Amino acid sequence: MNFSANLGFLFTDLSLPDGIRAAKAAGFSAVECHFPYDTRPADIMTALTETGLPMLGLNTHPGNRDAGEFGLSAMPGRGADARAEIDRACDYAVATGTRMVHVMAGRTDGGPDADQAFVDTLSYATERAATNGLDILIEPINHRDVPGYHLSRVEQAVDLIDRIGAPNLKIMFDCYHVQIMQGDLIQRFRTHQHMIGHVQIAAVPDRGEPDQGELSYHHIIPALRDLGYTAPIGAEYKPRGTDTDAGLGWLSAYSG
Ligand SMILES: O=C(O)C(=O)[C@@H](O)CO
Ligand SMILES: [Mg+2]
Repeated sequence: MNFSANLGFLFTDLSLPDGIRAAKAAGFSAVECHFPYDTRPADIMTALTETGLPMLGLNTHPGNRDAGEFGLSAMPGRGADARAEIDRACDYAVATGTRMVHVMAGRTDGGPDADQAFVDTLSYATERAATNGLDILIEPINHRDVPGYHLSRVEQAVDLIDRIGAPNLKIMFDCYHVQIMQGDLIQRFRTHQHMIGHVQIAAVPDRGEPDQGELSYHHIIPALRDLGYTAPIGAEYKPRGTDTDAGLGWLSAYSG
């Protein structure tokens, strides 16, 4: 089994380059991150080259989180800021050999102006990313953790992809968010698999290691593999203890 360490939540006591090294030592086959922008791309590249791990994905900058922003792309009137962040994310992805950029929607009133803003920004993002051979991801995020997040349901992402019609626009299928908002994970994955670019996991409801709670990953992960999904699965959980390594017992259960 192939897993990617999400360095937005794992090994956060380390710098990103050292997090990459720790992920390698722990047995992950890839890494992904949230917001790497304070780290020089060259330092990321050094650690990736040294470990041989690929960086799978990164997020556009969320904006001013102190002011409640969690992405800008669906916010009416913020198109120029959103496009600048997409440019920055694509440049960073190119500099680090990263293939997927998650374009964060942000919180909106869910109205037609926000829908139109998101479509316009995603059209820009897919064209911009295509010039570098990158994929754009959009992620349904649950409303308990992020009230008002513009994109919260898988079928809403499917509609956007149909509407925009860009082959490099795909869904980040985060089992944690999908379970909280909708459930029926395996059937939903099967129905939309051709549009899914990346999968992430965490326990529900505590978002801890994927070995407790209401989702049985020992059933879900083999089911995804049986459906032909062979890419690394993103371990995007918040360790229950302070030490990421101490909680990695779940990973060894999948080895061999
Ligand atoms: O919150 C999530 O889930 C993510 O995947 C992040 O990329 C958003 O920060
Ligand atoms: Mg996620």
